[in-house]
Amino acid sequence: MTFTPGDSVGFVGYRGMVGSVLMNRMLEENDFEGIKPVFFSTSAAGKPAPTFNGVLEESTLKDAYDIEELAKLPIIVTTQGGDYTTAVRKQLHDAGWKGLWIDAASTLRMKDDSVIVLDPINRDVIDRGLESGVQDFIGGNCTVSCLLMGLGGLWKQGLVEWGTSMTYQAASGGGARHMREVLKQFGDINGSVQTELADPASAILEIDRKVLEKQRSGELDTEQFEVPLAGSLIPWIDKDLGNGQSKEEWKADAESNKILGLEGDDRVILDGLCVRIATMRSHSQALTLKLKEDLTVEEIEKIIDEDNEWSKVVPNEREASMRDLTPVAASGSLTIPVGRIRKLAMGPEYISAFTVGDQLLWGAAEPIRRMLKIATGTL
Ligand SMILES: NC(=O)C1=CN([C@@H]2O[C@H](COP(=O)(O)OP(=O)(O)OC[C@H]3O[C@@H](n4cnc5c(N)ncnc54)[C@H](OP(=O)(O)O)[C@@H]3O)[C@@H](O)[C@H]2O)C=CC1
Ligand SMILES: N[C@@H](CC(=O)OP(=O)(O)O)C(=O)O
Repeated sequence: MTFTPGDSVGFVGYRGMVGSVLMNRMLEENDFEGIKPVFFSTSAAGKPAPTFNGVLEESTLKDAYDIEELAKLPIIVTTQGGDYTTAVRKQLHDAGWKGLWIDAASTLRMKDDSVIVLDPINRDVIDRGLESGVQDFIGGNCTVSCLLMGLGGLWKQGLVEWGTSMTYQAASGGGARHMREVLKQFGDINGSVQTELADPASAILEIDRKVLEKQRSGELDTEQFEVPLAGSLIPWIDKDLGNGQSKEEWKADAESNKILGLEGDDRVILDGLCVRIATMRSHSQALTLKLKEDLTVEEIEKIIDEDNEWSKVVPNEREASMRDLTPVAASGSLTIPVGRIRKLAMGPEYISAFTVGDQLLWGAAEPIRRMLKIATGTL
C-alpha cells in the first residue's frame, strides 16, 4: 500500500494538545497540499470535521474505531494517545493493513520493528526503516527528543560517556485538560487571597498561610494531576516501574539509544529524575554529562551549535540565561536553546548544561509532521 500524491491521509487526535500543534504547523508549512486529509474522532464521529477557516473542504468526522475506514488509508497519523494505539493498531494489523502508522504515543516506541522518528538526528534510520518495510514510525518522548535536538551533536560524535538529566516538565506534557486544570488551580488560589493581595500592608505570612490552606483543602480541582500542581511540583511522571524509577525516567536511556541506533558497548547511559512543574509549555532539563575527552567549553559550544539548524547556544551569562533560556522564551519556537555550559568541579570531563525545548513542537508534533512529509516524498 503506497502513497501517491493526492491520496488520503487519516488524522486521529487532531484536537488534542499535540494534534492542535501539529495542525497549526501543517497549516503554516502548507503541508495539506498534495494530501487529502480524513479526520477521525473517538468522541464526535458524524460531526463536522475542521476546515481551518476554509483551508480544507467541508467533511464529517469519521469514527476512529472504524477499522474498515482506517484500513483504506495508506497513511494514518495519530496523536490520540496510547490507549487508542493499543485498541486499534493490532486490529489493523489483523485486518491485513499494510500502510504507514505515524504515532505520537509511546506504546509502540520500543518494539523491535518500529522506528523512533527524529529526522535531524536519525534520518538514516528512518530511511532504512522505510526501505525495509517498517510500518510503525513513532515520535519519541518529549524530553528525549528535545535533549537530542539540543545536545545531540555530542552524542553523534561519540563524546558522551554518560549523562544525567533532571527535568522540569510543563503541565501541557499531560495534555489539554492538564493545562486547564493548573490554570484553574492558580485562579482558585489567587482568589483565596485577593483581599490581602489588594492591600500592600497585609501580612505576607497570612497570605502564605491562606495559600497553603487552599492547596491542602482538597477543594482545588485535581482530577488530572491528582494533587495540586499550582504553587507546587510533582516529582514523579508516568508509571511506577517498581524499581524506584518512573517510566518517564526509564525512557531517557531506552529511547535515546534507540533513536541513535546505539547498541552494546556503544550505548550511552542516561538516567535522572523527572519532575512536573507548573509551567504551561516547554520542558527544561538540567544536565550533567561526563565526556570522554577534556574539550574546551568553546569546542563543546561549537559542536552543539553546528549539529543542526535548531540548536542554539546561549552564552553562560546571567542576562542571556534569564532572557533566552526559559520556557517563556522557548515556547512556540522550534529553536532549542542550550546554555549554562561550564566545566564542573568534579573534573575536566564533567560539564553542566541546561536546555529548554517546546515539547509540543520538537518534543511531539514536529517529528511527526516531518515524518509525514518523508512518507509522502516531500522531505
Ligand atoms: N503533550 C505532550 O507534551 C506530548 C504528548 N505526547 C503523546 O501524544 C499523545 C496525545 O497527547 P496530548 O495531545 O497531550 O493529549 P490530549 O489529552 O490533549 O488529547 C488527546 C485526545 O483527547 C481527546 N479530548 C478529550 N477532551 C479534550 C479536550 N478538552 N480538549 C482536547 N482534546 C480532548 C481528543 O480526542 P477526540 O477528539 O477523539 O475526543 C484528543 O485528541 C499521547 O500519547 C501523549 O503521550 C507525546 C509527546 C509530548
Ligand atoms: N510524559 C510526557 C509527555 C508524553 O506524553 O510523553 P510520552 O509520549 O513519552 O508518553 C509528559 O508528561 O511531560
